[in-house]
This record gives sequence, C-alpha cells and structure tokens, in this order.
Amino acid sequence: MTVTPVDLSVYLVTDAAQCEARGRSVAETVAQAVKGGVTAVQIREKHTDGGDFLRTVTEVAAVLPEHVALIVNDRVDVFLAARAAGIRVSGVHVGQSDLPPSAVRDLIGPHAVLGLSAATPDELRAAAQDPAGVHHVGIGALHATRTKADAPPSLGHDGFARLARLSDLPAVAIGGVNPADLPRLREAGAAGAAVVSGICAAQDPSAAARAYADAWSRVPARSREKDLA
Ligand SMILES: Cc1ncc(COP(=O)(O)OP(=O)(O)O)c(N)n1
Ligand SMILES: Cc1ncsc1CCOP(=O)(O)O
Ligand SMILES: [Mg+2]
Repeated sequence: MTVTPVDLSVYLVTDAAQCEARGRSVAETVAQAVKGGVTAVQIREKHTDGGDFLRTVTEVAAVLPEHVALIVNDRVDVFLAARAAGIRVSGVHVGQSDLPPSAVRDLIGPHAVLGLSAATPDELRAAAQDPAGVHHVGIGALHATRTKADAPPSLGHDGFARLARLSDLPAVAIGGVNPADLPRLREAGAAGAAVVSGICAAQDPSAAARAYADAWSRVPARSREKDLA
C-alpha cells in the first residue's frame, strides 16, 4: 500500500438531506465548508441510485482543491466509475457490513485510500492486521447521533482513546462530534474528526468548518507514540 498522505483532521461526511434542508446542494455545501478549513470529504449517499451518486461525486470533485481528499462511502462501483471517467477521487470508506477490505483493495488498487469503520477491540485489531492495507479507521460513535439510525453505541472520549490505542492506524472519531471535542481527541492521538450534521446542517458551513479547524489547531500536534503511550 503506497497511499499519498491525507489530512483527515477536519473530515466532512456529507448528507444530502441535511444540505437540502438548508437549501444547498452537497457540492455547494462542500465548497463553503472547504473555505472554512475542511481537509477531507466523504460523499455518503444512503438513499441515492448509482447515477445520482456519481453525479454528486463529479460535482464535488469540480469544486474541491487538489489538497482535499475525496472519499466515496460504501460504493466501490461509484469510485471506480468516477476514476475511469477521469474524476479525481482518492478512495473508499467501508464499514463492517460492506465489502471486506481485502476485496475493496483488490478493486481500487494499492494507491487509493481505504478507510474502515471499527467500533470494538476485535474490529480494531483485525483492521490493523489486515494484509489488504487499511489506511485509516473511523471509530464511533463518539457521542449519540441522529444522523445514522444504526450507529454503534456511544463510546465517549475514554472509549475512543482506549480503542484508538489498540492500533497504529490513523483513527478519526465519528458520531456527534462538536468542535469542543477536538482538543481532547487530538490529545488522545486522533488523526481527525469526521463530521456530518455539525457542518451539513449548519446555517453557515464555512463558519462551522472553521470552528472545527480552529479547535483542532488549538492543540499542538504531538507524536502519536507519545500520545498513545
Ligand atoms: C470516517 C467514517 N467512519 C465511519 C463511518 C461509518 O461507516 P459504516 O459503518 O459503513 O456506516 P455508513 O456510513 O455506511 O452508514 C463512515 N462513513 N466514515
Ligand atoms: C456515519 C456515521 N457512523 C457512525 S456515527 C455516523 C454519523 C455521524 O453523523 P453526525 O456527525 O451528524 O453525528
Ligand atoms: Mg458503510
């Protein structure tokens, strides 16, 4: 696995319904959020057909600066179709009930980002040992969330830190993450925070993203070894 480094510190995961409820498309929301400091974007479409999903990925890619990773949730076929069409997509995020990481890696190749959800010690250890080369893990839910009905139970900060410590993979927290959580997450060695409603449902996605980016940068980066010792 030789993946280009990705900044996951302020990781926006999109929700079309939340964006539309604010009168914006997903791409408009992403464009505003990037101005506020979002560093990575995942397109998550749970109720959309393949064609519309691909259109959204295409629209988002068109507004995304080169340095911001674009990750596709669940749909390896949409990632492959986008890449085949010459759209800059960085990788795929899958969960425990999606295609297994090894199958995804075979399809996306050695250079694409592969994110995997993990919510238990066994899932964390398996991710770390997976020869497919999982690039990072999404650990959640940090707090209760209304965005995902079947989200795993809340871990809280202590639970997140305990899980993150079990592997050397970069770990992002997800689920009800607010800007106030970011200093504690960074101190626990997190690579970042994945956020849906905190940005998609915000009146001003740029200001919301800036609040996350500022909160992240308030805590100096420390070596992961030191953080997790
Ligand atoms: C960064 C990140 N972490 C976790 C998830 C959740 O993925 P999954 O468990 O597959 O659930 P769905 O998002 O597919 O409903 C994620 N999407 N991103
Ligand atoms: C996709 C996902 N996976 C675990 S919790 C969650 C939803 C997080 O959404 P929000 O940031 O609005 O709580
Ligand atoms: Mg999934």
